[in-house]
Amino acid sequence: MATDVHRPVISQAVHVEGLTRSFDGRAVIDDLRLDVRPGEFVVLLGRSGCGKSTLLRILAGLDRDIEGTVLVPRRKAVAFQAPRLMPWKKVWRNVLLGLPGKPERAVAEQALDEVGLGHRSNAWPKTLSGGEAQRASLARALVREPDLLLLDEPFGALDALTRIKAQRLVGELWQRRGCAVLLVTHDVEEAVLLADRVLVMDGGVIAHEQRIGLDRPRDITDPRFAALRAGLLERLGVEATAAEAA
Ligand SMILES: Nc1ncnc2c1ncn2[C@@H]1O[C@H](COP(=O)(O)OP(=O)(O)OP(=O)(O)O)[C@@H](O)[C@H]1O
Repeated sequence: MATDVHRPVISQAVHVEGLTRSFDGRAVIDDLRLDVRPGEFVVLLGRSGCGKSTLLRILAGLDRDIEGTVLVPRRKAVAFQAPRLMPWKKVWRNVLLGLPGKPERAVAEQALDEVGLGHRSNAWPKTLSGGEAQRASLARALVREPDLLLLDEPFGALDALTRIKAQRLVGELWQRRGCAVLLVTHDVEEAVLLADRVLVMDGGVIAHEQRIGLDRPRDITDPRFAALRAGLLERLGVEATAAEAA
C-alpha cells in the first residue's frame, strides 16, 4: 500500500488506513483504521503499552517509519505530558519556538492570555508550577493555529484540582477554536467529560468506539455519565464498583 504521510486533507481532520508500525519485528499498530472529523473531540484510551503514544507520534509527524496511509492537516500541534519548555528561554520565547518567520511577542502573549498565563509571559520556565508549565505548553500549541491538536496525557502529572482546571480549559479552548482534538489519556472520567467519541485501542487497532451524546458542560453526577464510564471501564477490563455502575 502507498505511504502517503501528512498531505493536507479537507473532508477529515485525520484519515488513517492500513497503518502498521513495528518495533523489532513486532507490530504495535497493525492495519489500523481511524477517521476524525474536523472539529471533533476524540479521546484515545487503552492499556499501557497498547500503542497510543506511538499512534500520536505518527500523526504528529514525529515517526515516519510506517506502512499505510496517514492524512492529517498541515496545521497541527502537539502537547505532551512533560511540557518540554527550554529552561534558557523566557516563557513567551518558548511559546514562539519553532514558528516560521519572526513572530512578534504579542502573538505569544495573546496565546498565553488565552490559557490564563499572560502575567507569566516574562518568567523563566523553572519558576512555573506544573499546571502553569502545562498551560504554557498549550499556548505553544495554540500559536500554531492548529486544525488538529494532539494531546498525549497532558494532565497526567498534575494534581487533582489543577487537573480539573486544565480539563475545563482544554474543553473551552476546543469550543472556542473549533479544531479537531485527539487526546490520549488513562483517565476514563476525563474521556467521558471531554469527548464526542471515545476510542479504545487494543491489539494494534481501534477495538471499540463509544459516542458520548451528553450535553456540555457535562454533569459527572448524571447517571448516564456513570453508565458510560462503567461501560468503558469494562471494555478496558476493569470492573466498576457497584456504586459506580449504579
Ligand atoms: N522507539 C521504540 N523502540 C522499541 N519499542 C518501542 C518504541 N516506542 C514504543 N515501543 C513499544 O511499543 C509499544 C507501545 O508503546 P506506546 O508508548 O505507544 O504505548 P502506550 O499505549 O502509549 O503506553 P502508555 O499508556 O504506557 O503510555 C510498547 O510495547 C513499547 O515498548
